[in-house]
Amino acid sequence: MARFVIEGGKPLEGEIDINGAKNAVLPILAGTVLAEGQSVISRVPNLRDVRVMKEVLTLLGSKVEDKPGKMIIDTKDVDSCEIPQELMQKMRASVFLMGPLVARFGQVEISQPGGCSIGSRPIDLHLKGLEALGVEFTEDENSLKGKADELKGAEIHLDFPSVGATENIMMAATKAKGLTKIYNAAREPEIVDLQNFLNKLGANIKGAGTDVIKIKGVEKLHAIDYRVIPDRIEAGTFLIGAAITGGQVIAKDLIPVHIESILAKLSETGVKVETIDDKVRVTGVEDWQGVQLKTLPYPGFPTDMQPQFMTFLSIAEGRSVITETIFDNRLQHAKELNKMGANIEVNNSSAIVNGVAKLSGTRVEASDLRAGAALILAGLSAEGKTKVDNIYHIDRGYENIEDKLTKLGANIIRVK
Ligand SMILES: CC(=O)N[C@H]1[C@@H](OP(=O)(O)OP(=O)(O)OC[C@H]2O[C@@H](n3ccc(=O)[nH]c3=O)[C@H](O)[C@@H]2O)O[C@H](CO)[C@@H](O)[C@@H]1O
Ligand SMILES: C=C(OP(=O)(O)O)C(=O)O
Repeated sequence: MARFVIEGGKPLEGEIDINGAKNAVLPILAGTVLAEGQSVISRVPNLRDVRVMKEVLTLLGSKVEDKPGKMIIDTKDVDSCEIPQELMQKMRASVFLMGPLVARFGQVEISQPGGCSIGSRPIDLHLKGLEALGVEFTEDENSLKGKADELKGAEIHLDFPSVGATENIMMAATKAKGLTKIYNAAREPEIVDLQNFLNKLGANIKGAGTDVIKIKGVEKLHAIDYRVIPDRIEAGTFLIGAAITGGQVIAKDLIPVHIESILAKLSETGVKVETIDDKVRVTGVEDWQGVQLKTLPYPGFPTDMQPQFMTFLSIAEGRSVITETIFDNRLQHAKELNKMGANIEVNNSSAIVNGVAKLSGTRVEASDLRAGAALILAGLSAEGKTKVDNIYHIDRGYENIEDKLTKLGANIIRVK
């Protein structure tokens, strides 16, 4: 299996273009099924998850053509509502097809996506929301079938502002009769992007970005062209790369307001952060301070940046406390960082990070996507050679991360 080998100690210097957001493009690609015809989605990152989404769309009957940074999807001949277990297991985001398929065909068949290494990740809120719109679910050992003769608008109160549940309900409600209101909706930028995409398709949605989203059902949607927002997590990861190596990186073509909570935390540690229009420049400093950090739904600090920030804090001055409130098992990278000389104690959902002077390269294992990114950052700053195993997780969410880092001056190679 492939791994990254990193020779640490090289400061990252230069400019980097940010790709389209994985968490925006996946529901949008699923959402193309809502309308019959050819949609062109641009700023599509070349990620493993995107390639699996292409497989799913093709299997359902879409014609999908890939161009660099673009996907052309013709959904006219979609004639299947069934997503095989194998693809569900390859990618949790297959669950985003539930809303579009019940809206267009009144039926869907998937298997429960199950947990993943960062937590138990049930989909009860998706199912409750879709049931409120009129979908009836039956479940057996291998499959979960949803059926609806007609979808009707409803008032849905989410117990938690789940990103995926908000998105699935929004997509299903686009064609439901009457008005749907989602209370306690997730407010992430990717929800706003989905609203913009769906409204361009002809939907009537207001309120994304606030905690109440209102969807007036429409009869018909039509295929369109759409450009996806930049990936705030990719941007945050590279900017921490600059800070942790004492370099200077400008992330270009992003929406700085999307990463304000990350930039605020970086500034709190003492790192220099500047925002100029659609660019953010981070300049590393010699010593930075430990801080308290708690992951929260947007606009709070994103859980998808917690592992990378833990690496950064592992060599900060003094003690930091990190509390993970979104996922129930997302501190596994602490053990790997400790193998590299960090001093991190994990107690349930909190980690006490006692800053050490430096990390030392060794062999470590990525347990998931962002844990993998955190270990790359650790390798970039460490003394000596770091080998990161299980990098297929990283390929789910970062396009050519080694090439981008190499352009910034890092010494990182992929070894097959
Ligand atoms: C493809 C995508 O967009 N993934 C993002 C999305 O994941 P995802 O949409 O899965 O995240 P959610 O916001 O739904 O999950 C947050 C928490 O709610 C729980 N929950 C969720 C749904 C449900 O029906 N029941 C339930 O209990 C989850 O187990 C988790 O503990 O938002 C997360 C939180 O910002 C990010 O980390 C992921 O990168
Ligand atoms: C947890 C993540 O993604 P997913 O929901 O696709 O697993 C992530 O992007 O960090």
